[in-house]
Amino acid sequence: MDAEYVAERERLIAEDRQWRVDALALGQATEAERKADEIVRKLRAQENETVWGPNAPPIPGSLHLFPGMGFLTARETILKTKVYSILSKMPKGGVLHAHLDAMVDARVLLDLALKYPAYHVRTDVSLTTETISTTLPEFSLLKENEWTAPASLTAETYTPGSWVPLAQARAAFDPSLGGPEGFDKWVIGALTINPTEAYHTHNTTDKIWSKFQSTFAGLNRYLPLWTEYIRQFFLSSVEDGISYVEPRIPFFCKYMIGADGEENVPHREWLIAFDRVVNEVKVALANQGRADEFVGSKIIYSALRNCTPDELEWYLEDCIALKQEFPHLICGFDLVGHEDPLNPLTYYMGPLKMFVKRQKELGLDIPFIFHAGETLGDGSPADMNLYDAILLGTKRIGHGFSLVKHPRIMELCRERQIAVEVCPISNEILRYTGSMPMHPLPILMNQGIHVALSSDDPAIFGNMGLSFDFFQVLVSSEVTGLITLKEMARDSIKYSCLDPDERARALSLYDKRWLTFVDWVVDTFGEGSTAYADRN
Ligand SMILES: O=c1[nH]cnc2c1ncn2[C@@H]1O[C@H](CO)[C@@H](O)[C@H]1O
Repeated sequence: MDAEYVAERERLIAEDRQWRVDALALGQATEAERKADEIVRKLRAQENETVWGPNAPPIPGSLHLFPGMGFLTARETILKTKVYSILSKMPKGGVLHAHLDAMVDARVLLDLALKYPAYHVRTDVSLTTETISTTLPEFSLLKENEWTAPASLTAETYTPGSWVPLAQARAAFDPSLGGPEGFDKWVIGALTINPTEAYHTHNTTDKIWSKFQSTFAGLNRYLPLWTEYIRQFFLSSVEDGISYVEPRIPFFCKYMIGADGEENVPHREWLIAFDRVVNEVKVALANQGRADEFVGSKIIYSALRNCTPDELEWYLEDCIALKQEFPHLICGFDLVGHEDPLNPLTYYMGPLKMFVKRQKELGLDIPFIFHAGETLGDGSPADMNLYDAILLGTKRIGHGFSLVKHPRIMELCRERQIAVEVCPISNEILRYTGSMPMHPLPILMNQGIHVALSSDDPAIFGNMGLSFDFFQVLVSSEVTGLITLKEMARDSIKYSCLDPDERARALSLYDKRWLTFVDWVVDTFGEGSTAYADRN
């Protein structure tokens, strides 16, 4: 290539890349950041050959290895990579797209439930080696006067449909079905999605959604457990370098079950408990000298897209009442559920418009933060939700998987600074994309649309924290580097619902942690480190 061509080529590349969300950050990167970025690029290039290349050791369950391949098959291998070990230490910012019902590891949730005698389980057929793989457990919290005598789900004498205390069901699980460990495997299998389901038996969005819906077993709808559940959610997030969480809480059920086994705990008491745990976690971390690692949590009130407009009116009023009592907690409103078959936003236009009007009258600010375009459709009602989300003034877009089909909406996202909550692993497991290299994320980034990377339902998908999602994004793009990931992490704070002063504090804490992280990468993996000597 002659010099003139090279110059012209570089100019074109620069022009194209100046649209990217990380363009400014790349221009301002420090020496240490450039070094760390370079180190990670080298490690990625090596591992893309040695771990994910054509001559890499085989991974059980997959004929084809490549960077960004199906997460459920790749998960154990990802955990062993250097790139993952780096990303697991990276400060992540906030999680802005997280369904509270799926935020605590299934194993941890089961262990929590086993502590309370109110938990019971039943099946509709006797469990045998033939029936176990097709039979789901059903859980319930019984009042003390309904608690049942010890029995076994696997005994010949078991009457299908009768409740067995959860801990007892585990202890008495038949050895031919694996005993207590077999019980755990069976229950956890019902609470998660496995590779066979995602990539073989349920390999379409509709089929995997039916399995996905069945994993929401309602195990956390018990206030004594719920408080521990939230604590776990915060603490496990902090362990992964996440400093803020903005979960969507489903308020579909009007009451949770209280310590007395009665289904009578109203929404305001959920929030009182939530507030208490946020503060307890802050204090606990401060006592360990880690106060800077957690700035707190706010809640996106969520209703389900299958309610009627009248029912939605009730939820919207409830949301307003909660906002008035807990202005620092309620920060947005959303409608959740499988977008393709459920009601589009247009179905709820009356109550949604009324909600905006009511807020004006009352001087409240509860932005819509809508799921929209989580679909493969092109012009389908779920795809068209993107237009309505924009017209209704959504603060961010949840998923926006089909956003890249809409040039004007992308332009509006740029103009109005509407960030997209992108959940790469969720999209792959729910079969919106075959693998990461096919995911539209780079299109959004290259077009200058701000992205908050999120995990969606990590307890079900196995992508706890954010390290796995960052990993899949990093290994499947040549342009993306550590500085790009920093930009996404900072955007998850910038586009959060934190108040301006809280946000400024969170960003400055983030920047401080980032500097430490970058130095650690350079010291641990750069020239002169033991890791470097081993590699070269
Ligand atoms: O990715 C998603 N898109 C839309 N709805 C979801 C997603 N993940 C979970 N839920 C919804 O949240 C409820 C639990 O709180 C589930 O019922 C599910 O429908």
